[in-house]
Amino acid sequence: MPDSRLPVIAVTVGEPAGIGPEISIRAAWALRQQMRPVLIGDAAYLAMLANEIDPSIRLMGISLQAMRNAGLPATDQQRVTVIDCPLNAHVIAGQLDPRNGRAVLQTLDVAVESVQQGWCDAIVTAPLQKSTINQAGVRFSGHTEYLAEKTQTPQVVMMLACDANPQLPQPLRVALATTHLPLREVPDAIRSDELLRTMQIIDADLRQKMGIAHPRILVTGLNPHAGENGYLGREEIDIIAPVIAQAQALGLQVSGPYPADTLFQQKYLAQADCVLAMYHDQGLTVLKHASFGLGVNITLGLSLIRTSVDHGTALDLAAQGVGHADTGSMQVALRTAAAMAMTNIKK
Ligand SMILES: NC(=O)C1=CN([C@@H]2O[C@H](COP(=O)(O)OP(=O)(O)OC[C@H]3O[C@@H](n4cnc5c(N)ncnc54)[C@H](O)[C@@H]3O)[C@@H](O)[C@H]2O)C=CC1
Ligand SMILES: NCC(=O)COP(=O)(O)O
Repeated sequence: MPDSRLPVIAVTVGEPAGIGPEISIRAAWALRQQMRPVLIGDAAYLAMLANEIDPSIRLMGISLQAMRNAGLPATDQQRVTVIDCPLNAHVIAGQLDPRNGRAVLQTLDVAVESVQQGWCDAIVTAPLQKSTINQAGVRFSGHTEYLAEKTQTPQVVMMLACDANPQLPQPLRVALATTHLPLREVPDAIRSDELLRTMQIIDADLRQKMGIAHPRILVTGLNPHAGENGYLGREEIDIIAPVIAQAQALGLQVSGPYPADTLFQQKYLAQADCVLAMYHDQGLTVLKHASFGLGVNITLGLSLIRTSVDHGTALDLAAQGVGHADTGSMQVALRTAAAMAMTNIKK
């Protein structure tokens, strides 16, 4: 018999000086009838912020210890639960403070624990400031890599997706072969084994988590004009094309490598479920141009469900006070996580 309960979504509120706490509160409050969002952050700070946003918003703080003792308390959907992860330093909106870096990381650890303990069904992360975590003394390149490490997953794939919109006649999904690393390290990071595994992860997750029966993946080249037959770089000939052939031999519907500058045309996208780009800005620039503020970042290949927004901490907006940040992407991230969680719950 299908389980009719609402999916429970752990929401890490991100960098406290950015827009993460505000968009988390707003989106959680707006969607609380469709799912149960559980915010993870400093309860006192979130209560103060919620009151500033809209005094009718009701939050219910609970300590991590209480969660560990008794799990999530029942609610009537008229309050949003907050698992308290206290910050170390007073927050000034728009001003980063590395003293809070480790507390932000703790929210991720608590989110993972929540799913692993069965308190929550999925994780949604609000944006954090990668540099602040590093300044706090922890090497950190992104949620994607951190969650892979925390869950002992050898390889994950970052994919951003958006629905059709006035600029885009159909949904667009862009996955990345490499994520957060300096551009000069990208070519060496494109290795045959990992690239093949990336294609397999995309194929498997689009089937299993997104219900696409036969995913079609278009792969970009790395170099201009996909290497121009080796005259503008050899990665296409030496690595990417042979891996595509391997993937095809395994039954995957993968093709390429295509020149990245012309691949994102409607006539090609209409025949694709996902574009696999070789590096961060090659793929995400296109997606964000088509849908900034409406997209969702999904980590593929993880044992748990994790989505996030398509934007960063927007310190410039946070510094102006509440009411300037758009919650569109946060709402998409929450809805996507809830839909993926429902698929799991019904299994
Ligand atoms: N999921 C995550 O944790 C992510 C974190 N970041 C982090 O964010 C930090 C700042 O990154 P930036 O490159 O400055 O990008 P950003 O996305 O924070 O800001 C870029 C521009 O978009 C605007 N913007 C961003 N979100 C908006 C929203 N919800 N509503 C209205 N306008 C919005 C900002 O005002 C700014 O003009 C970096 O440290 C980066 O690592 C960036 C992307 C994702
Ligand atoms: N540009 C995407 C981004 O920076 C988000 O990364 P992550 O923190 O979700 O790994």
